[in-house]
Amino acid sequence: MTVHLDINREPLPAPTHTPFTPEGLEEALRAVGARRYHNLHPFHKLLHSGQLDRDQVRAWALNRYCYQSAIPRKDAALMGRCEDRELRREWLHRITDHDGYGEDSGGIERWLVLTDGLGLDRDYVMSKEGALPATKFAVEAYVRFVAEHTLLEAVASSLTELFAPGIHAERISGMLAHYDFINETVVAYFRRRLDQAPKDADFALDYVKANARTVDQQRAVLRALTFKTEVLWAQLDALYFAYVEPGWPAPGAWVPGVGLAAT
Ligand SMILES: O=C(O)c1cc(C(=O)O)c2c(n1)C(=O)C(=O)c1cc(C(=O)O)[nH]c1-2
Repeated sequence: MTVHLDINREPLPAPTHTPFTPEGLEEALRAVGARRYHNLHPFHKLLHSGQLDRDQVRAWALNRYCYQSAIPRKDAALMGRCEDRELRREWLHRITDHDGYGEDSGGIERWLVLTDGLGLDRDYVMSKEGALPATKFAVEAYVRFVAEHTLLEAVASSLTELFAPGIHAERISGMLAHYDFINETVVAYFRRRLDQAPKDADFALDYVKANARTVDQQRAVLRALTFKTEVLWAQLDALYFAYVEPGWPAPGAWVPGVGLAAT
């Protein structure tokens, strides 16, 4: 196996007695991504460099379905507690981006096109029956975090999206180049996110920079972003353990041969 865990473990910048300027806060938030985003995880390196087999890619896609399908619930939880009409107006489209609206079938449907392309049965994927325990726990922790923390922290927890376009671009080119079972139809989900994610992330970043003014608020938003990187990282640790090394899927979790579409 030719992947390494190459991580800078130096302490991250945090405000001490005086708050960061908005630009300083942005820098500190970006430093969290540079050190902790899941593009650094060995499972992603294997995925993007063509070192997984089709069953391992299936395991990734069916677990990631849990995350995708929870995003609109997470965004509805945020909106459900938001008194600020302007913020709700800005946030609303995140739900329809995933659930679809009118002619657009939405991101969850595009994710299911991906799992179709991998030969998985839709009902099985949507049942989440084969998802790993850690996937389910991590995803639900994100939904709960957004429902229970301050609105500012809830917005900040979405800021991993600042770093998503890089990983989506890497995934599109890497998967198309390396896997004969991946084609343009299957990667349509990621192509669409290349447009959607930067707009969402820019708005959330401006909101956080404008509203996290005190040391406590700034610490809280940095913690929220860190928490979110952990939600993402934990899912890949679980995938690696179950489907790469040592290769121990939990009881009830998907194993090769299960949940395939009838041909
Ligand atoms: O493929 C990825 O690595 C990745 C990461 C993230 C993220 O950083 O949370 C999101 C997505 N994809 C994504 O597709 C998506 O719709 C999304 C929404 C959110 C969010 O927190 O609101 N993150 C992400």
